[in-house]
Amino acid sequence: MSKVQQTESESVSVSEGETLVQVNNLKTYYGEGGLIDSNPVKAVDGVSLNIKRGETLGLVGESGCGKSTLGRTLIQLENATDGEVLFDGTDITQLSGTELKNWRRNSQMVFQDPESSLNDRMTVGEIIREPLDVHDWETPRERRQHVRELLDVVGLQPEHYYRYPHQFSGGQRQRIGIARALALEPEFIVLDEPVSALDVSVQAQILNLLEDLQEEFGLTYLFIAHDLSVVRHICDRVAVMYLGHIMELGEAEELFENPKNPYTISLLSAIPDPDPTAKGDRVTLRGTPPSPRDPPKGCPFSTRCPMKIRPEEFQHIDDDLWVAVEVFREVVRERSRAERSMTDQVKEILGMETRFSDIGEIRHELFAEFDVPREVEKHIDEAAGYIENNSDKQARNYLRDVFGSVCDAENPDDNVVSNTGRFSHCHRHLDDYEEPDEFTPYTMR
Ligand SMILES: Nc1ncnc2c1ncn2[C@@H]1O[C@H](COP(=O)(O)OP(=O)(O)OP(=O)(O)O)[C@@H](O)[C@H]1O
Repeated sequence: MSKVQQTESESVSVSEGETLVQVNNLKTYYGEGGLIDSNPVKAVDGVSLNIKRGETLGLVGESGCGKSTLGRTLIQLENATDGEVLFDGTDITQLSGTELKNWRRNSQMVFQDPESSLNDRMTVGEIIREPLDVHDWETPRERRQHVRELLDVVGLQPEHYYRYPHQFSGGQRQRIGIARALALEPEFIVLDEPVSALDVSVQAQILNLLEDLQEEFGLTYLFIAHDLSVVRHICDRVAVMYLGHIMELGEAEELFENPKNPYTISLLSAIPDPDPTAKGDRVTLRGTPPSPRDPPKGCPFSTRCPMKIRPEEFQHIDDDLWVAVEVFREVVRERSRAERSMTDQVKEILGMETRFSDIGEIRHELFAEFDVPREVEKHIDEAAGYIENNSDKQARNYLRDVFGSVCDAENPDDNVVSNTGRFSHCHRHLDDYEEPDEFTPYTMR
């Protein structure tokens, strides 16, 4: 349940479960259509979710997965490439001019770094008053009064009005940023890593302040964070993002207790367990996420998933050998991506060493310890042949055709995985396969 519904009578009341922001198949691409850059960064690549009025929705995922871009697009600091953002039913991606300016009052953002997000040449009063001036809010006198009230609301003193940001500590500077975000009485605030840059002791104070403000003003938050324990503590629901997609979304406690998506399972298992006697069932994630300029064709997590569906004809081969095949595919994939790198091309033309070793060496490294059956080896031979002929892309596609499964071919649907409406983006939820939370990841066998 949203925390706001549990509060006393003086708090703003919000009706439970009502949708404030509805996101439909949202895409935000960078660098699209430019003369130089015809291969855009697909930072947000088809996100659909709802944010309920009065809730805190957490947004987590590895660095670069698109969290900030999604947050910025929801409040129109970034233009959507495609899809809808319905705010109280209005598609704000279609607004412009005065309509957009008027709508902007409804939503604000609090940034991660209180050191750089405040203009050091303005007084605290001017910083907080700026959005009021831009929107021509009431009279100048009322604006000054409102700023004094806001200073009080965020725990600062009236005399701080005429001071400069550099005279404050990190926590106090974040309070200034929060006061500015509240100035126009928004309904929705994107909190982009609001406590990551602060000392741990100060983090708790700012989190408490944010919770109090939510109660007092009935605010709705999108809370972007790396720190999963903070998210578990403060969020009602959590969305787990990977490579521009939402992999799982559901109630926080339920999702942390019993993650259903292979990516969530991997992400949560990376948190060190405070209990040293606990079973060491950590899932190690191989490699790094693919480039958002060149995402996989099927499931976004398919190149690293430790629970990827294996094609029927390779079910019987040794698990470790299968992991080696997957790693080989990843190496080839990276090589083919680098075909686009001008530096490497130039280096190759000049006969200089590139960052990739000889394919024979890679094969030896990966497969020497196995007795590789002919039915696997013949495909590795074929792919190596393509690579020797400088057709890295052909090798990549060949390996996908022979060793790939539904995970490589199709982007999964969002499958409902609990009676609270949690969804997970994975083929394993279909009847034909073992569920991710019942499947032993390859890396742990
Ligand atoms: N203005 C931009 N122009 C081009 N690419 C961008 C721009 N902003 C972000 N990107 C790219 O878009 C992808 C998503 O970035 P984004 O900042 O949204 O991720 P994030 O999950 O918030 O990362 P972090 O946790 O490190 O802040 C990254 O590959 C990033 O390099």
